[in-house]
Parts: sequence; C-alpha cells; structure tokens
Amino acid sequence: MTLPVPELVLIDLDGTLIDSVPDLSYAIDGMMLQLELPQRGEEKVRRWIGNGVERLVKRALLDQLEGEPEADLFQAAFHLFKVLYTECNGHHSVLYPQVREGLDWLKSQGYLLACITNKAEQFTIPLLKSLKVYDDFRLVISGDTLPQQKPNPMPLLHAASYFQVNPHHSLMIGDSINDVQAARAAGFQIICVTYGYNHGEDIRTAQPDAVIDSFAQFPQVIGSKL
Ligand SMILES: O=C(O)COP(=O)(O)O
Ligand SMILES: [Mg+2]
Repeated sequence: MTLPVPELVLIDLDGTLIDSVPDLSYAIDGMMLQLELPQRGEEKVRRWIGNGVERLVKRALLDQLEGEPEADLFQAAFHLFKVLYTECNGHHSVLYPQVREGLDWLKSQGYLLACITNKAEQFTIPLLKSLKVYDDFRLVISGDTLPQQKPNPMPLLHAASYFQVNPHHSLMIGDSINDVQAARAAGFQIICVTYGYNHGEDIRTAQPDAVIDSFAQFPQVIGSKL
C-alpha cells in the first residue's frame, strides 16, 4: 500500500531512529542505586520510554506507568538522573538497522525532514549529533521546546506551520501510541515501526495508516516525490 505523497516528513527519535534503552536504563539504574532503591533493568525501562524523561523517572520510582511519586524524592531522583544521563547519553545507543539508508532515501527524494521527540532538548541534540543524524533534520522539536508534547498535536502542527505545509500533506513516522494520537489529532498520516517501544503493546492495535519493519520499506509505503 502507498500513502498519498507527503510534502513534510516528521520522525520520532526514541524507538524509531535510535535504540536508546541501554543508556537510559544505565542512568535509571544508577539513579536507583544512589537512592538505595531496587534496580529496574532494560525490559521495564523499554516499556516506560515515550512520554519524556520526567515521566520515565517517575515510572522508575513507582515501578509502574501511572501515578505521582512524592515530590522531594522525585526532585532528588531527577537531579541524579540528569547528571548520569548527561554523562552516558549516546555511549551505547545505536541507530536501528536501515535508518541511515532510509534518511538518505528521504533526502534524495526531496522531502522536508524534521525530528519530533518527547525527549528533553538537553539530551536530544547531543544524541542526534553523536549518532551523526542531527544535520539530516531541518527542524528538531524536543519534549520541552513547546508548552505541549506528543500525544498533543502541538509539536506536529508547529512543524507544519514552520514549513508552511498543510498538515493533511504531512506524515509522521513513529513507534508509539503517542505518535499515532498526535498525528491523528493534527490531521497527519502516520506510519509506525514494529521494532520500537510502545509500552510493551503491539503498535498495530493503535491502527496507524501503515506499519513497517524497517526504514528500508519507505519506497513501498511512502512513494517517490520526484
Ligand atoms: O520519552 C522520551 O523521552 C522520548 O520519546 P520519543 O523520542 O519516542 O518521543
Ligand atoms: Mg518513540
């Protein structure tokens, strides 16, 4: 199936471009160790990524997706996490297979590319730079760039307006329900990758317009702009 040819392509970061679990879980478990609390491990951290680093730290403290930890504990934990993640960010994170080739194909077709993530800006920019994909994007919007983050449509609509492209001619590529909900609310098409995080759920249940196993499938699902 080929979707209508878009003018603008927005791409999510964690779980779509980059497998960031090794560094995030290292920072989370280092934080837990310093607080004398139990280690959480990569499997749990993988399920907790997607709503920004503050929520990730809260989920680790509570050992569950929802809820609010005690405010003082959260402040202490978040400070520790930021120090640890700043140190290790990018050390063991990798681009998923075919991401480099997929970005090159999108650029060769003349698509406008932007990266839209819920990751805080202080971690987003160094990570994109260390994996040498920062220069591929004409615009990067992080989780704290605007007042609202995904699943709110604000970052997607902001990007469409920045490039003066109709949201209905725009495409989001992501891995989680947050990307699908933001895209639907913004009027974007949405393609999801099967290998990402999505809180442990199969992304097909969120009914994106198309599902791909790697960026190598772009020519089949997006089509050529030329
Ligand atoms: O939760 C995060 O910090 C980042 O998530 P995203 O890049 O998938 O939006
Ligand atoms: Mg993601």
